[in-house]
Amino acid sequence: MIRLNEITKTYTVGKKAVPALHGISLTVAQGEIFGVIGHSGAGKSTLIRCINLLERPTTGKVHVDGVELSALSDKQLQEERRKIGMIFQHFNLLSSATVAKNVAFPLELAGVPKEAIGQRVKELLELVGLEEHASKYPAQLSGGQKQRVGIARALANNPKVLLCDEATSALDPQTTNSILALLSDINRKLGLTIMLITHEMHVIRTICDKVAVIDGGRIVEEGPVTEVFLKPQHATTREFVEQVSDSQELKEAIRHGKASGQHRIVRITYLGETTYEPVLYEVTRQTGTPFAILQGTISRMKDTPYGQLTVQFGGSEADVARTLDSLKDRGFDVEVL
Ligand SMILES: Nc1ncnc2c1ncn2[C@@H]1O[C@H](COP(=O)(O)OP(=O)(O)OP(=O)(O)O)[C@@H](O)[C@H]1O
Repeated sequence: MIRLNEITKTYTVGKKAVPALHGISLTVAQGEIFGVIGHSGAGKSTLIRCINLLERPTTGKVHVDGVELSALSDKQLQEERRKIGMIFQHFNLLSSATVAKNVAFPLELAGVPKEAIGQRVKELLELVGLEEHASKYPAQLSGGQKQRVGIARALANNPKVLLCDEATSALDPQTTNSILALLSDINRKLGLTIMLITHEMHVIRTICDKVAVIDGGRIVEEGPVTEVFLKPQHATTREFVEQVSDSQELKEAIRHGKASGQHRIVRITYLGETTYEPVLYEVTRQTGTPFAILQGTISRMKDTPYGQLTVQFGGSEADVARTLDSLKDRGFDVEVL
C-alpha cells in the first residue's frame, strides 16, 4: 500500500545543507499498522511528511496504492492526497469552527453535496464517539476529544491510508490508550492502513504489527513487532525496548544471582497461548531440576500474549542442559544470561 524507494531528504538552511533522511526504503502492506520509532531529530516527521509529499523528498520514489506520488503534478497530487488522511500531535483543528464544521471541512473541499455532508459528519462523529459534541468548539474539548475530531476529519473522504504524526504524544497515558484503541478499532473495521511515528515503545507494542527503528535518518532495524521487541539487535532498539521492560529490576536480579555464586541464569521467552501454560513446571518436574524465579513479566504485543521469565537453575550441569533442551524442543526461546 505504501512503498518508499531510497528516499533522501536534505533541507537547505541558508547556504547550509541539513541532511535528514539517507536512503530510506520500506513497504507497508494493505491493512497493516506500521510504526516508525526514533529519538528526537532522527527524521520521523520528515519521513511521514514525505509520504503525502507535504515534504518533497530530495531523491527517491513514493508509491501509495500503486500510484507514484513523487511523479505527479500538483493538481494530480491534490486528487491522490484524498486517499491519505493525517492526524497531528497538536490536532491542527480550526479553533473558530465547531466540531461538526471541522469534520465537514474536507468534505466541502472535495465538493461533496451539502445534503450528503450532514449525514457523513454524523456517521464520523458516531465512529469516534463524539456525537454529543457536534456543536462545541475545540477549546471546549479535552485533548483526547480534540484528537477524536482530528481522526474523524482525517477519515472524512474515506482514505485508504492514515498517517499519524506523534498523535498521542500530547496526551496522558489513559487518553493515549483510548486513542490507540480507537485507531485499532478503525483499522479492523475499515481495513485502513495506518502508518504512525512515535518516540514511545508503548505505542508500538500496543497497536503495531510491524516496526522500523530510525536513527540519524536511517532505518537501523525493522520487522514484526514480536521479533524486534523480543530480540532487539541495534543499540537504539534496545533503548526503546527498555522503556517498557523492567530492565533495572532484571539487572539487579542477575547481579544478585551471580553474587550468590550461581551462574545458571536463563531467560525464557513465551509467545502466544503457551504464555499461560505451566510449561516450566512440567519440564523441571521431568528433569528434576530445581529453580528460582528471579523476575517475570506477562504482557501483550497487540493481540499476542508473551511472557519472559528469568530463572536461576540449581541441580547438576547435565540436568540443567536437559531442561534447556526440553524447553527449546517445545519451541521456547532460551537465552543463558
Ligand atoms: N524545515 C526544516 N528545515 C531545516 N531542517 C529541518 C527542517 N525540519 C527538520 N529539519 C532537520 O532534519 C532532521 C530531522 O528532523 P525531524 O523533525 O524529521 O526529526 P524527528 O525525528 O521528527 O524529531 P522530533 O521528534 O523532535 O520532531 C533534524 O536534524 C532537523 O533539525
